[in-house]
Amino acid sequence: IGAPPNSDNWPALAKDVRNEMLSAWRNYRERAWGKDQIKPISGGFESFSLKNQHLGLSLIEALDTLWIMGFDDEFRDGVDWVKTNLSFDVDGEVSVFETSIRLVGGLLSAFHACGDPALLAKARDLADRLLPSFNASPIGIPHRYINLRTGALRGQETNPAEAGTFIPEFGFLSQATSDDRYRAAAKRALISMFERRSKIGLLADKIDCMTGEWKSRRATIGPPSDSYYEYLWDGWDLLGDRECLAMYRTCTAAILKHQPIRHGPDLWFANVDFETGKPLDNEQDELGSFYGGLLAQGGNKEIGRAHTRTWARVQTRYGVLPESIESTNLAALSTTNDLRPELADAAFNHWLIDRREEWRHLVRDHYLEMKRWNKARYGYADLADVAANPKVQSDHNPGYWWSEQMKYYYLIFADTPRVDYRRLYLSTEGNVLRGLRRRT
Ligand SMILES: O=C1NC[C@H](CO)[C@@H](O)[C@@H]1O
Ligand SMILES: [Ca+2]
Repeated sequence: IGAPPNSDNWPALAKDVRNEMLSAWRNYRERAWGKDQIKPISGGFESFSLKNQHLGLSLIEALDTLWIMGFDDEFRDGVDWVKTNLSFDVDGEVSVFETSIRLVGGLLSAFHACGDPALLAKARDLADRLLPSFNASPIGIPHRYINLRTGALRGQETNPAEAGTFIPEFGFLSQATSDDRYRAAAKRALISMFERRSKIGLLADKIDCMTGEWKSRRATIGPPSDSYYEYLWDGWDLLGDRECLAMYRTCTAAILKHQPIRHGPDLWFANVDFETGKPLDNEQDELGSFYGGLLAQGGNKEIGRAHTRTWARVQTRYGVLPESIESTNLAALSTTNDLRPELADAAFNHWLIDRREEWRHLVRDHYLEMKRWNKARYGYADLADVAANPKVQSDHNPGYWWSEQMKYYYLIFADTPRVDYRRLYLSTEGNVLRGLRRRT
């Protein structure tokens, strides 16, 4: 029915995305129900952070996407699993950062969708198990790992992303529970790192969470610093926190002063020494391709668009982006692809701002190339080699796929009444924490 999906027939593309989500969900329901991740080639499953224990990662990551797509029975089925089977009282160590953006965020976006208080209670129970990592530091910077039952900590040497990517989820939780401890802890960590910026206003990418001593000299907009900057902006966007806005503006001014580098038409942000500003290498990580969308959100639209268009040229060259490239000649430094959403994330953010068709074309290509290369028997798979012909898959499906690109694809193609596009707030994991239109 209708034109083939590779036209500008946006409703047909939206329907196509929705069908792909449903068939992937049915495979997960049949073969990996309640498990962290399905293995899309073999049909098996695997745990994420815990050793052979599961916290329903992909199920929780999928919930708000299912709701937005109108899969109400599947959404309710997933929520019932959470209410019946999910306990965080597990003697196992998890990443504080990953657990917050994926599981706290996933439970809160599902709560935002349906208002079921059991989901808020679950999110709060989990956040209460993460909070001790913030309070154990005299400067409020969390360790990287915590045991969900004993509170045992590990990973004193952390980084801006893992220590600074909490304030939207924790701020939403504080507002919903009227308990300000969560927001305050997330904010304190942001400030503790901001206060240690260099004389030229840059942050390095490793820090001791107890002493506040920098353990690296490398400043980057990519991992492991990327979502620190994203969440300074988001603290303003979602919570109206003016200090977060001021910190975002100060950090962004320093980045725009010291890191832009051009190769022909391409605009990059070089990794530089955080005190001298001297470029360190020509490496660009795919995860950094979110940054053009953030710049546009923060008001630097033109330079943001230039950076996203640069990454669009890399996508055109490879079809599916490699994990890292050389900025001078776009050669792949790592030829794997972990089903990454960042370029679709940036394009969707640009589209929400300026509604230019170029972003819909970029996202359509991102989607159709994923269908062509990453689709496997039981779902969507990472790639072991994007440069091979045909590209080689690997038997992994990451949890963020359910929360991120499938949602961005659907939202940019469909004009769903379930979302107020002008008020939409998406976390770094794609969790919608504002802008869902609950049906009366
Ligand atoms: O912020 C993040 N970083 C890595 C993942 C996607 O590549 C995902 O967990 C999230 O988008
Ligand atoms: Ca992200």
